[in-house]
Amino acid sequence: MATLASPSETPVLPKIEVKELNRIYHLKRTRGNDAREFIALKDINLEVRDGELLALVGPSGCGKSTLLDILAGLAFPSSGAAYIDGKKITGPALDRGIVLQGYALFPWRTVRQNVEFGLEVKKVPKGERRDISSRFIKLVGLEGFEERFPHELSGGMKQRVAIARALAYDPEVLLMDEPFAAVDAQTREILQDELLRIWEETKKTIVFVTHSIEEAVFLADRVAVLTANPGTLKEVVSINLPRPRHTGDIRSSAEFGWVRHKIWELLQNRPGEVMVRPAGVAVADAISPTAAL
Ligand SMILES: Nc1ncnc2c1ncn2[C@@H]1O[C@H](COP(=O)(O)OP(=O)(O)OP(=O)(O)O)[C@@H](O)[C@H]1O
Repeated sequence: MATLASPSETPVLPKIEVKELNRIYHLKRTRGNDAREFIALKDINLEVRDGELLALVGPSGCGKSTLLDILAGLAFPSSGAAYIDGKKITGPALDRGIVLQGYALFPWRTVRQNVEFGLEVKKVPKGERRDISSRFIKLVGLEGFEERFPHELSGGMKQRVAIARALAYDPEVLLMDEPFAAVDAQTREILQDELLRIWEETKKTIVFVTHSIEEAVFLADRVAVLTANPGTLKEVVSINLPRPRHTGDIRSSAEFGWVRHKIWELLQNRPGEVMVRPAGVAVADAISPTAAL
């Protein structure tokens, strides 16, 4: 198996490895159309390091959710494979926590009961469950809301519950599919800050799907850029912006604008174009502040 080189040149096994992965959907024959195949993912090779936050960006239909579902064990490749710690993924497991767009909370369970769900599945004793859920409810800033039901919470609060629920049973990997898409812009920035704070505290490996280039650049160590028809991995861009990022105003820095622009250019499908770094703040100004896919 391929390995990543650490700064000291010691080979390190990737936390997640995707090897020569293809996903083909067989479309049904319809009137006037023969049965066809649709290549959703083509020849994907990707490694995610232990403790890394990797973002997946790309246009609608490029296969981001399909890839995340395969990592979650909820979908399967047509050929090739995905591995966690060198072990082939063959189905869902508690080593992976999933946070989806739209919260997917159990409406009949309170905040605490939602957060404790995975712990119940793991048969963690009641007292310990309570300690753990209290810790994660506090971590996501929802102390005092333990006995509320999902319909009594705002969108941002529900998303925090979903994150606490995924973290509570201590998965090694967190898979997040556009988790902040359903909340307003201001709440989204607050949740991004929260996620970085939690990530720095818990050291989880995170794969984060987003339509927003800005979100990807703000959060990620590296951004995997996918293109559509068929879904291929175009480039993996390292984001060398300083951390912590959630304590300052990094989004308005020239460096941030430059990286965002680079990814935006990659998504404009201009192969082989040589990028020359524009000077200073003009880089950020040249890009739409709402640059998203
Ligand atoms: N069950 C299916 N049968 C046929 N085609 C499918 C099926 N599921 C997904 N696809 C196709 O596979 C491609 C990838 O879908 P996927 O949902 O992974 O894309 P995505 O990048 O997550 O899109 P979006 O950003 O819009 O959520 C799409 O073109 C979609 O139409």
